[in-house]
Amino acid sequence: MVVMDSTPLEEKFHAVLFDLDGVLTPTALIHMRAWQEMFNEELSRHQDQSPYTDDDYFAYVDGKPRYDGVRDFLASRGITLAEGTPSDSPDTHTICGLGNRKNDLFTAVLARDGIQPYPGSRRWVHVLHEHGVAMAVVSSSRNAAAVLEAAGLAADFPVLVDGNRSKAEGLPGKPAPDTYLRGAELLGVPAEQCIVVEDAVSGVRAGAAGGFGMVLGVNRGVGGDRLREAGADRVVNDLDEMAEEMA
Ligand SMILES: O=P(O)(O)OC[C@H]1O[C@@H](O)[C@H](O)[C@@H](O)[C@@H]1O
Repeated sequence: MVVMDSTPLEEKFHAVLFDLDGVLTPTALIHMRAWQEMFNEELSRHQDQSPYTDDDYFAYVDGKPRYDGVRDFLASRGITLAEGTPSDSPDTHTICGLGNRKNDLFTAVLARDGIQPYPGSRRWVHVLHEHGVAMAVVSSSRNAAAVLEAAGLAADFPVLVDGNRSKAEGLPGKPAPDTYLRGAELLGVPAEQCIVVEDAVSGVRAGAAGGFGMVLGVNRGVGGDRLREAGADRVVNDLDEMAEEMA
């Protein structure tokens, strides 16, 4: 017999650890277009390569630290480039140079268009505040602070584990669980009392590997089945569903 647990989520879980791009803000779309432009320019220099697609993004790039995304996608096409260094100029054909080129494209669009949070995500954050649930953002992006600021969410998330912090602290990026575990530690909440919220396969894997109480997948295009296969305990299409449930 299956016994349904009707304990309210806010009683079982004392913290929510949010991914940022694609979870709180639609910045995954800006990342995707910037990656596409950069990779297609690069692929045109190599023979017999079909264009970069959104499927490539979901499989090899989504959720990972910048240079890991470049390296993993190129490896999937059998392309090996020198690593280079983070100071490489954006027109250098190295892993770092290409990552820097993509970053220039991303930051230009963010500066030009700004960003608004997903309304359902903003609503759930508001409801969680009302219930006194602790929150942090755990993002691979080194632009996370700028995105939170542009979206008007910076004050909601004083605890941020971003790509800069993980580099400074030597934490391996998603799909390793370390950045999420660091977020839980900074909030002072045991992993089993935290919910990890993710839209990327690499991020769901990170949550599943970290022994968190719940991994909540948000399907923004990856597909619910893929998120569940990666370890999501539950999948929603929008975080408004969670706001509704807890309101
Ligand atoms: O290049 P950034 O801003 O440091 O971001 C790294 C990655 O951050 C993740 O949050 C995004 O899902 C990826 O698309 C992005 O590539």
